[in-house]
Amino acid sequence: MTQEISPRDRLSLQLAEAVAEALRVDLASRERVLLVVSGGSTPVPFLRALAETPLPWSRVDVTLADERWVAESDDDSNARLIREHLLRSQARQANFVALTNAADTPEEGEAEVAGRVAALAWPASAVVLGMGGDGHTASLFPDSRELELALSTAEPVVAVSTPSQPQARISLSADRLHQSSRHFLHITGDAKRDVLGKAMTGDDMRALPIRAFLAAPLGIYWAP
Ligand SMILES: O=C(O)[C@H](O)[C@@H](O)[C@H](O)[C@H](O)COP(=O)(O)O
Repeated sequence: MTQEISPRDRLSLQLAEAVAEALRVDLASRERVLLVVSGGSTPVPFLRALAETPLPWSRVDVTLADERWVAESDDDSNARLIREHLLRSQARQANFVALTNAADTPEEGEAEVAGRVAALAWPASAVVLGMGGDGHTASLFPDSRELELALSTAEPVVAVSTPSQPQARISLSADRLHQSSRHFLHITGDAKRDVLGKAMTGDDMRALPIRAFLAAPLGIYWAP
């Protein structure tokens, strides 16, 4: 009797297959490739499935769409999430580039992080976005004072402060997140499905920042 796999776990396996194929295709013609992933809780089964995929991972750069400005030892660190769930098994040789440094604030650390991000193998082979219930993606939050900047700047990263979030954050800008051959959105549950549906029926990116990624091909990976 084969054990039933949940729709969300099946979705994670399918997304891992799609991302692995994107990397495989680009690795056939490029020495190095780049994968940009999101933090939060949704990606964990996807990251763990991707980590089991045989690839020349030493030729793969991995970075984050955004990060909380906390130590990697902090439970809220997205870098900690990547190190725990992706940089293991087959993918342990991947080159992970974090978005924080020793600066006290993302504003102080922004320039150094920007240089590190800009030096990666752009355009990315894949950007995997998540989405919050407020329609944010990466750290492009509707209530962030820096949202307009993050949606318009050509700079690779933006330090953001958001009343709705407990920590200061740094985010790849919308412009930089657009610099990818493929984009995926990984969300689950009816509430996020409804937010995405609302985002698709309007164009005000400040209200629902995910809208910044609905004008180009987007692989939507959703499960109930
Ligand atoms: O740092 C983060 O929190 C993520 O990058 C963020 O953009 C995430 O994708 C959404 O907040 C959804 O998070 P969940 O998957 O936990 O709902």
